[in-house]
Amino acid sequence: MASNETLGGSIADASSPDTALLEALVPGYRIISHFFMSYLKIDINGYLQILIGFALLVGCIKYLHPTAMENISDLIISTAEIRMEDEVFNYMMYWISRQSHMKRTSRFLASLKFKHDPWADSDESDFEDEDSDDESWDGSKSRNNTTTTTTTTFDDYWAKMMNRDKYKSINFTPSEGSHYFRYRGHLIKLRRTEEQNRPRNFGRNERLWLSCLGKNPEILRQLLLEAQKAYIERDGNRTLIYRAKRDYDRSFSWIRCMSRSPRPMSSVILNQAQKQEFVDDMREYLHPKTRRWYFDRGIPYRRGYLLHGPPGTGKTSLCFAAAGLLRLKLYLLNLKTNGLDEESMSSLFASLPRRCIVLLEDIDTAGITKTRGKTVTPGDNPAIPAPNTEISTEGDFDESSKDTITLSGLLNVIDGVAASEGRILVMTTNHPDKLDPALLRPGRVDMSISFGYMSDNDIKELFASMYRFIGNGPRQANGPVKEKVENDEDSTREQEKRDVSLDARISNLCVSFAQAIPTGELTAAEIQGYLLNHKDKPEAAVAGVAQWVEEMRKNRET
Ligand SMILES: Nc1ncnc2c1ncn2[C@@H]1O[C@H](COP(=O)(O)OP(=O)(O)OP(=O)(O)O)[C@@H](O)[C@H]1O
Repeated sequence: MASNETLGGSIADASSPDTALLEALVPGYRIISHFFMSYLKIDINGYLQILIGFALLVGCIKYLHPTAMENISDLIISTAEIRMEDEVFNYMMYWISRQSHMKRTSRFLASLKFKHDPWADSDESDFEDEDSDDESWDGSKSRNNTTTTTTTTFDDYWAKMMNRDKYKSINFTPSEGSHYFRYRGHLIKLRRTEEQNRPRNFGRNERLWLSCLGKNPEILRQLLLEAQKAYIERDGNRTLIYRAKRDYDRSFSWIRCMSRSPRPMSSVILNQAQKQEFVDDMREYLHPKTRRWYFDRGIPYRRGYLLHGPPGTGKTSLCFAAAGLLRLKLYLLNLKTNGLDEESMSSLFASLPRRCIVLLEDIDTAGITKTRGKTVTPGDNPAIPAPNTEISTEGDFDESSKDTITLSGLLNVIDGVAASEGRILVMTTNHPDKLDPALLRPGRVDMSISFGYMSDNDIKELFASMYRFIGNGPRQANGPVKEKVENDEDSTREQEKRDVSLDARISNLCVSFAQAIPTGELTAAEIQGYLLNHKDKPEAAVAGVAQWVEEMRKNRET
């Protein structure tokens, strides 16, 4: 009977104006209230005023002092903000995409892996692709999920590659919004947001927010350090290349555009003494003692190099090889980039890491020559592979390039009072005579290296470096890389014999090849171009070289 009374009372309460209002606001409230009353003997209507009061209080605080809520949450939550333009964003995205709990998230962004996603900038996958491409082409076992196949002809190989390319790998990352996961026993919230109303051709602009409970953000720091370690370890000793990218607010920042296997210094044909001097000078400059020496004497700690010579003689190649050798990041800047002015260039230089190489290519064509103010159309350099066009958005601007760098602007940036210290600046030009002496004075250019047409020795060296790899698979500068054949001495001896005979064969051919080419007339790029037509056939290269030289001469005359 008592329960009936209670039930009767609860039903009566449920039909009160308050309850009716709540039912309208929270559908199902009447049933919930009924449930509490019947089974738990709790009349939640009694707490109603407290609940409504609390909700109103929170609403008022939010409305009147939007920052107050932030302050309150700051007391109990630690948050790290990560911006897309910062490399930490790449660390996090790379780390996230490798976490099994993130793979299980029910809301995710599925996108094809593009090279312009720096966290998936394909270095790794490209490299794997290259390896497996080689493998299948050699006719040896090639990986396939379930089967093992052998391909020997180009058609087989190509069909397989094209089929594989159709199925580009899909990248899964947590979608916009909040995601929760546990890291080292702590609950972490990851929020991903994207800036809306952004012009399409400027790409995305995202932010990540990492939060944990408590005022101590230590666990977030640990997570970010772990992400950084994972990202950097992935690069190994590869040469990282950055380019300046213009954002839609017209500011510029460096964006990582690719990483490449380091180019061996031995593959750059240049007078040995000059090459050694260049590398030794860089090494000495980077030594901590040198740094102290500069600081003690109040001399700005900077070093500049000018590499000059005709196109295709190895200027960029040397710079790229030096970056690989010294494991420095390479920052490429084209002074003809639309919208690049002195201010943006200063901010780019200010954001350089302490130790790096900045490469300013073709400075003579950038409006900073003795005849100032001219602009020229940009050109690419084959020594460093062109980045994915989607990264380099400089071309997306159709405004004419009004903002050019003036000579005084450039001088200010490279060694003005506010100029950055610690970096190595390498400038290249085909016309050193066109440059203003102010740019060339010591302190701005500390060493000049002249590149020229190929000498007799250079030609032999280039020929040998091109055919060092034929027949026996990859060979190092000092000899072939021998396959590891355990307990098979005969096979090793055979291999050595083959190497010796290849070396002798190439040495003889080098001489004949160099004899047919006039010294000081052709560039390394031209000779390399010819040899590329005879990749595995050094004899054929030698046989056809005289005729090729004839044709080159005729072409030059016309
Ligand atoms: N000295 C060299 N040793 C080895 N390879 C060279 C050399 N010079 C040029 N090459 C080859 O020629 C191509 C172009 O070289 P690179 O871009 O370094 O020349 P560059 O002097 O910088 O040309 P540009 O003045 O047009 O920028 C590259 O593929 C490179 O491998």
